[in-house]
Amino acid sequence: MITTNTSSENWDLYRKVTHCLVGHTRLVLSYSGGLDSTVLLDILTRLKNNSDHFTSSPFMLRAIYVHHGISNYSDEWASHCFNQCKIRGIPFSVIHINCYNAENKQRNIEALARNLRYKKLYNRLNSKEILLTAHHMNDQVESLFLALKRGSGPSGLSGMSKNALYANKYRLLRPLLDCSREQLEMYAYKKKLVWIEDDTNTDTRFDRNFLRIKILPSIYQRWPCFNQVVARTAQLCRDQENLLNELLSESFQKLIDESDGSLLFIPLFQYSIPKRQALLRRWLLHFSMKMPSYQLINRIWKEVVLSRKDATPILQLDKYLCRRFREKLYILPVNMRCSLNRIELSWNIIHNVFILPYNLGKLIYQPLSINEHVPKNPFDLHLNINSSLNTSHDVFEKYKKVLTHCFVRSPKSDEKISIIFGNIDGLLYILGRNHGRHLKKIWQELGVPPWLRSRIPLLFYNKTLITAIGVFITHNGKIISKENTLWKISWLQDIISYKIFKNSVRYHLE
Ligand SMILES: Nc1ncnc2c1ncn2[C@@H]1O[C@H](COP(=O)(O)OP(=O)(O)OP(=O)(O)O)[C@@H](O)[C@H]1O
Repeated sequence: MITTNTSSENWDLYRKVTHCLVGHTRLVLSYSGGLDSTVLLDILTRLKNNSDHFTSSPFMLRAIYVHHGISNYSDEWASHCFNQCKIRGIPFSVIHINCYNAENKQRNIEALARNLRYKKLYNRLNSKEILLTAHHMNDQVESLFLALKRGSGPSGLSGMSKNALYANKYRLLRPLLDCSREQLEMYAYKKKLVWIEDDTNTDTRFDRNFLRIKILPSIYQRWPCFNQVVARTAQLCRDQENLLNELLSESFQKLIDESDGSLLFIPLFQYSIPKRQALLRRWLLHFSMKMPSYQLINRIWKEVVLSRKDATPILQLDKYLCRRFREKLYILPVNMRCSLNRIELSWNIIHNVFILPYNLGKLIYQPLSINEHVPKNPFDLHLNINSSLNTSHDVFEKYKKVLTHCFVRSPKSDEKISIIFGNIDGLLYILGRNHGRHLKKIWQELGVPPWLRSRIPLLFYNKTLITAIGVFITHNGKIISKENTLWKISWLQDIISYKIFKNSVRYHLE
């Protein structure tokens, strides 16, 4: 039993971990085999085996090691972790990730490994499972120093949270966050635990190692309680941030358009500079971006919002773009920087499904009898369907899958079907409007942002434009009641900005 030989320090650790776990019964430990996560593995195993003593309900525990493929020792570490779990009877698995594919060559490998690790770990969680890491108080101190260096302000100084929710669905607990590294070392020595030392931990070229090895020891020597004080400061900053979130929430909700994540910036001109900055920062965090620096917030304001009225400003933020269209700001994936080249593809209607290029999703046509299905509205849209199919931990995840439908006349037997992307010449006559217009003018009238214009599939029957799928239908595409059938065309797409579809529905009904 734990009770007979447990020192008061270890009791403190058990108590803190138990306290953090309340209400959670399916635990997945992110286990690196290092000292911290070995201590957590050991504590969790003990709590699990004595759950009647420590916790109100027994819990399930498994561990995952992430093989980054960076160190030459990764295989040995994986088998070490396997053995440690086996000794304790804890189910164990390994996730392999590849940080060295071509796309990633230029980027900070440490940060990349970390992002990929969390993404893969979250993807492996079953429903109700939560992730645990072994971050402790000294890690928190290092994080705060790094936030100071980045200049990310009070939100950065809030550090890591003991209980966090990512992308609104993944729970991450850090049960050791209130425990010092010293406490964990004492536990490990007393329990004669076996762990591995990461060879890169001594490399002071990495900022975190530099702080841990060169800077913080002298601080701890002079002020032994320094890490506790820093942890308290982080908590105070977090409280302030939460309060600010509460106070700004109403203003923020008025600015953000949840359907595409865009931000109305006109009202920001009336606010004080700190309020404006706080709202812009919240907007970026809405996309789960890393804490933005003040400098970045200022650049968005100066280079995007305040750029000339006729300019099309683009600011690249790592993998994303910040763009302005009319009175709104948008965050977009970086591949939306340029428009697509004009292409023309034929659709053999033996196949109901047509896979679109450039990851634009797929089209599906379905012939319907006009008697059984006369749509009141030739458009129909379903936002966010299939979000469960998309398990990637992507900032655009919640905007990813959209299904739009439109209803047009069926093609005649001598009409070939094709899909064209890009601009087309000549005047177009579309339903809901009397006069002919050029395509560019229609995009403008419908408020379709420039970066989407070349990404909307145009359906042609021979040389005749029938519909810009999901956006408008031409007079040539109108359902003719004397025909027996019509076509329902559905577009399952990944595009993030579909405000246009709402506009087009309204437009058509006028
Ligand atoms: N290879 C790994 N496999 C599984 N879990 C890991 C791995 N590396 C680290 N972890 C988990 O992450 C925690 C933090 O580890 P570490 O401080 O080395 O990571 P980091 O890359 O600096 O990331 P962070 O910014 O989250 O601290 C560990 O206690 C452990 O729970």
